[in-house]
Amino acid sequence: MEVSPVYMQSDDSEQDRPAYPRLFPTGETRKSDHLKAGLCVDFPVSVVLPAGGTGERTGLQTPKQFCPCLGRPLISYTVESFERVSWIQTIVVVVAKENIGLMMDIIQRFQHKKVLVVPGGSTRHRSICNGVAALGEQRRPAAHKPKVVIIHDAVRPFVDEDFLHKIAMAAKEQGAAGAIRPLVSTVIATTSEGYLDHSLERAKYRASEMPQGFTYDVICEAYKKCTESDFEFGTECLHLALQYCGTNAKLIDGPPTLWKVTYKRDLAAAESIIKETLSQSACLITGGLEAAVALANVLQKVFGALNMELNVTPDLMGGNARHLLEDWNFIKVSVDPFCPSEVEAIIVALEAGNRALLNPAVIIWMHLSVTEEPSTSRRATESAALIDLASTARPRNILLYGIRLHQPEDSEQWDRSASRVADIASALIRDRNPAFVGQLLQA
Ligand SMILES: Nc1ccn([C@@H]2O[C@H](COP(=O)(O)OP(=O)(O)OP(=O)(O)O)[C@@H](O)[C@H]2O)c(=O)n1
Ligand SMILES: O=P(O)(O)OC[C@@H](O)[C@@H](O)[C@@H](O)CO
Repeated sequence: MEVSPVYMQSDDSEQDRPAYPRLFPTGETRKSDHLKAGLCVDFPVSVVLPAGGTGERTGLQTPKQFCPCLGRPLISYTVESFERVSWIQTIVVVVAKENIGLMMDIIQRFQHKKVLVVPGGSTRHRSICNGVAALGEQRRPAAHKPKVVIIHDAVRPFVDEDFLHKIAMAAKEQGAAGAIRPLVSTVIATTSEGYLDHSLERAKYRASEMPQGFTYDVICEAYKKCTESDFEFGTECLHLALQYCGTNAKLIDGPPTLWKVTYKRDLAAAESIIKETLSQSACLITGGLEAAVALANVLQKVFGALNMELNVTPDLMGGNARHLLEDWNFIKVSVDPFCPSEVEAIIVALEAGNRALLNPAVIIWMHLSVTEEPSTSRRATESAALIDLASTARPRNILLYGIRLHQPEDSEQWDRSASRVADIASALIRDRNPAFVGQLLQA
């Protein structure tokens, strides 16, 4: 398994990675995730992410692993998922030679850690083989050969640490382990003339998915012994372990979220899941103002009905600053004159924590006028200030929107306009549409 890997070794230090929760494969963001006690693994584990394909079935020019989801290449989500698993030592990304520069740029831009970039091959097996070989050739003094290698398609972005742990432990015990899922369609065999020959009893079969795990020795031996035909036409690493090492993989039922992006529609599905995950909650800052607190109470009810959590806080100081680490969405309520510095302070705090590096943060400035309707000139001034702030925040992946509402005397009318504001705010958070950035919407 000779390969001359190209090493892009990103710094292993974790100190500048923001400690905020990661996307959960089930679309949930568990706030305590970054506080979650890590799963223990007492042997070295590394991962190989085959990403050397062209994604022909998407019909797109750009290989699907590099297609953007919310402005970030799909592969960056997969890398991030493994980066956050403390017991994963090295992430080997295997890309086509012509994409090595692009992959290095992605690593630099999103400050990915623990990553080696290795040239792929003409088939998936050849790419995986290159990745496995690179793990044995690591020249880094601190690195040593992994006991277990996890292989995971780079286009399966939703990775569950608990399941990875199961695969790694089973691979160590058994020599190989793989994720399986129930078949959705029945498998049939056709005659050479294109007619039905026979069908398989679906209940007896499963779909082989990723992640898979192997002891390093088993996967190395399998690739050393396999044939050119295996390299050219094979799609199953578990089969190689059985065929060439006599290793019967342990099969483990995987979560429904380990699906692979194959077609163009899958990219849209992946982006929708990511958006949904980022929009689970928001932090509303009242400044301690009575009218803002009253508005927050109404919004909390409406957000709850939309299955979104609204955390209300007077400010982002002291213990309240934790929201800067736990939320990607902020609503700043100001009463009467618009004070750009209040919103600017949130932008500065998000930047200081590098919070929008991987995922866009949303800030909604909610202007509640409790006295007379603002004059035309004041509206113009406020709109201009908002657009200015939004244009400086946008390059930092911070999306700033504005909503203006007037607090009417009549309580029923108040509830209606507050409910309208909540609908607008939740839509802005969920859609994260850059086109509305800097716009001052009227509730
Ligand atoms: N020569 C190859 C071919 C595929 N892969 C990777 O293997 C994974 C799963 O393969 P698949 O979904 O088939 O990707 P593509 O081969 O790119 O898709 P297509 O068959 O539609 O071209 C992908 O991450 C893909 O980049 C690889 O590393 N090297
Ligand atoms: O066949 P494709 O290249 O589309 O995708 C690879 C899949 O086959 C593979 O990930 C699982 O079936 C497990 O081997």
